[in-house]
Amino acid sequence: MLNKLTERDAKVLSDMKQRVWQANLALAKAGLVVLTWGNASEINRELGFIVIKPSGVPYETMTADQMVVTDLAGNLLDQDSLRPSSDLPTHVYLYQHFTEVNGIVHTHSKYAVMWAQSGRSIPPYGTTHADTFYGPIPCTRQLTQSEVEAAYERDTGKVIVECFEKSDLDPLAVPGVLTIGHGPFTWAATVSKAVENAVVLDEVAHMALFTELLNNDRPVLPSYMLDKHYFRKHGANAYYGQK
Ligand SMILES: O=C(CO)[C@@H](O)[C@@H](O)COP(=O)(O)O
Repeated sequence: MLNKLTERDAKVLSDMKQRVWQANLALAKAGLVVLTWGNASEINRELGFIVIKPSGVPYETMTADQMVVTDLAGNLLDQDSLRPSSDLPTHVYLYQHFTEVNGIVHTHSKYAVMWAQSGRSIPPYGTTHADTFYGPIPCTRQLTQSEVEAAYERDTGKVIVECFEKSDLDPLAVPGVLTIGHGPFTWAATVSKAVENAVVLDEVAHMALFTELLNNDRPVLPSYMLDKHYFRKHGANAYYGQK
């Protein structure tokens, strides 16, 4: 199928592979992934492609050509490609439900994982948090044994979406989550922004941990501070920065 693409679509796909490759390398460069513990993907809904990191391939040797291409349901479009990331079904589920999201990142970054393993959402203690996340970064519920046995990765996406729907959260206003006992997923309108959100998430996880160590009675940021910081960077009245 991929060898029947028009010249224009082949160029779009090749550019996607470059961006996804660079996003994955950026995760390693930012120190968010150890060994091969992370992945980034991008979707093009118009052409019907998802491009994602291959599973278990070290970042040092990975090439743009090795990025794996699937359709919007996660079916391989090139039978000769490497195996896609084992987290592909989670990415697919999130793309299906968060329709304004075009890039997704998953890591096992240290501080975010500590909160995920503690089963705690990250409270918005300061403006560093509020500049990117409009409220707490939520932690999902535990998957049941039957969910894990039947469709673990897809249902990881399901519990994330459930968590956002239950609290009526806008995924673009809170562009990340902690999956309990596992780790963070972040997303955005572009894959490079999803990487940036993964960097911010781990930084605020680190800061929140030490905030609680220094003062375990620290109140969260007042809502007028959260509003001031979030809305001057996001939305129609943004003073600077992108959505
Ligand atoms: O969480 C896990 C495995 O427990 C995965 O996210 C991580 O190892 C990355 O897997 P992939 O190499 O992307 O298949």
